[in-house]
Order: sequence, then C-alpha cells, then structure tokens
Amino acid sequence: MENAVGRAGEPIFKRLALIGVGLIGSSISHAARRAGLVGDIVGASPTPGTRKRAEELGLVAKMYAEPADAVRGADLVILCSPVGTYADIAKTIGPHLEKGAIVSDVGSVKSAAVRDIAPHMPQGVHFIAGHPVAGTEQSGPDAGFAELFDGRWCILTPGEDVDKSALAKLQEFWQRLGSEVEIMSPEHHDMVLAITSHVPHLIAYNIVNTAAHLERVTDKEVIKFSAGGFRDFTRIAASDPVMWRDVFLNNKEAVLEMLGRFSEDLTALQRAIRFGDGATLEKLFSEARAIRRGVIHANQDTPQPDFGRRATSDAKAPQR
Ligand SMILES: NC(=O)C1=CN([C@@H]2O[C@H](COP(=O)(O)OP(=O)(O)OC[C@H]3O[C@@H](n4cnc5c(N)ncnc54)[C@H](O)[C@@H]3O)[C@@H](O)[C@H]2O)C=CC1
Ligand SMILES: O=C(O)C(=O)Cc1ccc(O)cc1
Repeated sequence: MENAVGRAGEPIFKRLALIGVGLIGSSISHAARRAGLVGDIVGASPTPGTRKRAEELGLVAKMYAEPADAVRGADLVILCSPVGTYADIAKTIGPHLEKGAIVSDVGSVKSAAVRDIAPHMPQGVHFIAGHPVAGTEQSGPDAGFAELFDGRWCILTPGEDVDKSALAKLQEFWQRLGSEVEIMSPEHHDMVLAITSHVPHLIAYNIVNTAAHLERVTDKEVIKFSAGGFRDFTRIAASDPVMWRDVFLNNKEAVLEMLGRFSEDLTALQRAIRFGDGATLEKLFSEARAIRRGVIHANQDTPQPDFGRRATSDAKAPQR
C-alpha cells in the first residue's frame, strides 16, 4: 500500500481525541489537518499551560483537563502521553467511549500498552496499539510539526481478534499522516525496539553523565567539545526524562536481555583493546560498517536521510 504524504482528502473520522498534546500529539494534529483526515480535534492534558498553548496554537478546537470529557463523541481516540499514565487513563475513559470508536496509542512500548489499556475497553470499542517510529528530543505542544511522520514507519500491534475494518481504517489514517505501516506482535515490537531505540537512549544518557562526572572535564566542556558522535549522544540525552523512565520501567525484560548481550559484546571489544588485538577490532568494526552500508544500499531508491531536518532518526520507511 502506498503512503500519501501531503495529499489532502476526505475525512475518515468525525472527531479525533488526543489524550496528551506534546510532541507526538501536536504532530498528529498538524499532519491530520494537513491531510484533511478528521472533522475536528479535541485534546486533554492535566497541565493548564499545555491546555492553553494547544488551544492558542490551534492544534485542537478544545482542550479538557479530564480525558473522560475529551473522548465523548470521538470516533478515534489516541493516547499520546507517557506509557506510565495509560492504565489510569484507560480506566477513566472506558465508560465514556462511543460504541464503534477506535482507541489507539503512540507509546514506545507495546506489551505494557496492551496490558494496561485492553482490560478497560468496553464491548464494541476497537483497541489497536500503535507506535510511530519517529520523534525528536523535544517535547510539549510547540515541538510538533506536520512532516514528523513523512516516510517513517508506524508499527501497529493488533490483537488476533481485531476487527479488520477498524484495522484498515487506522492503517489508512497513519498512511495519510505520511507513514508506512508495519504490523507485528507487541512482544516482537518490544524486542526490536529495545535494541534499536531503548538501549541506545540508555547508552546516551549514561555516556553524557559519565563524561560530565569526570573530575577533569567540566559540564561546560562536555558541550563545548562535543563534536560528531558525542554531539549526537548529547542530543538524545536531552530527551524527556519522564517519558524514558516509563519506557524502561515498562520494557524491563527486553531491555535487560539486550543490555546483557550488549555488555558481552562490549567486553569482547574491551579484551581486544587490552591485549592489543587489532585483527579482532578491525573485524568487528568492519562487520558493523557493512550493516550500515547494507541498510543504505537497500534503501538506494529512497531519498537519503536529510540530517538537517527536525525528525532526527534516519530509519526511514522505504517508499514504494
Ligand atoms: N518523543 C518521541 O520522540 C516519541 C515518543 N513516543 C511516545 O509518545 C508518547 C508521548 O511522547 P511525547 O509526545 O514525546 O511527550 P511530551 O512530553 O511532548 O507530551 C506528553 C503529553 O502528555 C500529557 N500528559 C502527561 N500525563 C498525562 C495524563 N495523566 N493524562 C493526559 N495527558 C497527560 C502532557 O501534558 C503532554 O501534553 C510517549 O508514550 C512516548 O513513548 C513515540 C514516538 C516518538
Ligand atoms: O530523537 C531520536 O533520535 C529518536 O530516536 C526519537 C524517538 C524516540 C522514541 C521513539 O519511540 C521513537 C523515536
């Protein structure tokens, strides 16, 4: 199926309720309005400043303090808040959801999203968890932009008993936001994202703190001399601490499994350095380089990553 970047068309939902209007919620609003996908958009946030700003920016027709008030009359509800808030939100919105409504989310972790949301969904409501694999280190309603999802993957993790027409509708929604949709199980999603996104963020937080804690290196020098690779780490380590706390608390097993493997591989590199084993170092570096080059080669028909754009991850979905 083709995605439909920038093509405005018929609305497929009459009212979209965004529970949380930060980077991802506001980007969905921008992209959904660009594509003419929804009749109107309302939102919810517990923070008065966020409610005021989301209305000022025209991201929503109205913001509510209570998620239950925002979901009334909505045929699409998307949870766009930190994963740790899902259970409480699902419990409070459950009784107020419209029959036939689709409920989804954008959380970076999927097994916990299903665990925390699904039990609170009433009969006749279609719950399909999702994750747009696109973002930046910024947060809040001012951070969003319409192009965030263009050419990026959106992973959906429906249950086996999913309503096929609800799934097709949500798939069309993400395609018209600009994404390419992939379907997989929540468990597979969490394993893949643990190594491709979660552990890299943990490493970034850790390496920036390690550098900042060094007696002979001041915090100021960490930024001043952060060129190249280390600069990328400082950008990633500027990501929202609450969002990432919730990712690690809710993808514990997969992250610990991947961290274990990572530590073993790091130990192999450490040994090679200690014993002056240049052949091993060169072999391991060559293998890693080949993977990056293989990815670029596989995507040769795709516009190559534009490192200047605001969506900073270069793992673009192939355009077909
Ligand atoms: N930041 C990123 O690059 C990406 C984030 N995600 C996922 O998207 C979700 C949102 O992340 P961001 O938009 O980056 O965060 P953000 O910090 O920019 O926005 C979060 C929003 O949730 C609201 N919120 C907090 N607690 C709430 C509650 N109890 N009820 C209702 N709203 C509440 C906040 O007021 C704020 O509007 C997270 O689950 C994250 O895992 C997914 C892809 C990329
Ligand atoms: O800013 C970056 O480099 C990211 O990796 C953004 C990001 C953060 C969390 C996600 O679940 C998906 C994408």
